[in-house]
Amino acid sequence: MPFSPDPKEMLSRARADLRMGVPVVLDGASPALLLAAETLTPERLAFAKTLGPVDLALTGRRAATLKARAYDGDVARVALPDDATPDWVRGLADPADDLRKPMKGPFLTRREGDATPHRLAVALAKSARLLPAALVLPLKDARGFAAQHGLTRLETPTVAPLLQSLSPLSEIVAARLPVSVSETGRLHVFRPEDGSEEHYAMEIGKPARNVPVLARLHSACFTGDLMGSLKCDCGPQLRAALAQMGEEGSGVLLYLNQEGRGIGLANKMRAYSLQDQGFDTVEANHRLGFEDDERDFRIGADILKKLGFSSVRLLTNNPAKIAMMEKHGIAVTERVPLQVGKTAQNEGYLATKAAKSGHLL
Ligand SMILES: Nc1nc2c(ncn2[C@@H]2O[C@H](COP(=O)(O)OP(=O)(O)OP(=O)(O)O)[C@@H](O)[C@H]2O)c(=O)[nH]1
Ligand SMILES: [Zn+2]
Repeated sequence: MPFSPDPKEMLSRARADLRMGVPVVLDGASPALLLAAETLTPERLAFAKTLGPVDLALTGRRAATLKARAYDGDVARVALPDDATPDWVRGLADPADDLRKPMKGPFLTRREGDATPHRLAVALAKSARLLPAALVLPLKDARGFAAQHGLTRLETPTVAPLLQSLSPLSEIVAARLPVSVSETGRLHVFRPEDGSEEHYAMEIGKPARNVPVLARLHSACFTGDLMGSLKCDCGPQLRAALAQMGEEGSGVLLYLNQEGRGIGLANKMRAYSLQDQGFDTVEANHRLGFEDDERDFRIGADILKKLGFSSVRLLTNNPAKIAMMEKHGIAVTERVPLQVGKTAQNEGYLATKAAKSGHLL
């Protein structure tokens, strides 16, 4: 049926639903209904409880902070108490009040049964850039339930690999863009097939394809790139990279919309609140339930290949970026250090990245 949405289109729809608080049906060996914790309403929680036992799926990281047992390692299935309110759910999903209300447990977490829907629920919430937590309740007839309530139905066997794989990117448009560092700039826009964020590539000059190109993979940082935040070094790095490309006469800067190391701006601001409570950048991500770095660097390698580049002189202090480029078919002939933008406010942040994330100083 040419008009019917295919699995990746259903995935895009599911992300939008979860962000709006609309439940999503998962169809597979363990059919289930999913509701994102962040957008849960009292009415939907009350109705969910009438349908059977409800679990709150959390990441293993978040469970560790809450001292809840995660029998499945990367994911924990907390049994929802009968009197659970949206605030209770929110309190488990969101660490904002952890220090003010430290005694949240003890929690009953499930051990028996299939954690597949819970794992997917958390992955979907992450890909919708929400808090990585969701209610999960078993369904008998996924197809019938979805039809009855007008809900998006995802098929587990197709959606799980889709969430893991790199969504194909297409170049939508490119146009001349003279910028302060070079009058011969060209901006390319790439759009992923799965409806997630677009990414951009800025060519400076006319870089040759047969020699290593001076390249920067820059992850979006609204606060640093645009607001002049003193908490990180992103803005100065962005401008220094462009300036160096301008001086050399050629280069390519990828602007990847992976805000907050891939957790989205809202979650990054949650992490900043936690940092104001005394946690460092890595601890804050973990308390929220995220890994240190949720970015997918395959996107950068793919865009470089699409533009015809196969080897780079990479402007970075992050060895993980170099490793990921090499792994995904882009040779890194040289690491070009990018040491700019140190401030009194980001000293601790840079020190944590050096100590915990292997960044080179
Ligand atoms: N989650 C989170 N993200 C942050 C924080 N500070 C900056 N970011 C994001 O981190 C990304 C930049 O990553 P960095 O680790 O600074 O640098 P890098 O790109 O990995 O490495 P370099 O190439 O050396 O700059 C951007 O997406 C920022 O929005 C923070 O405290 N928490
Ligand atoms: Zn930044």
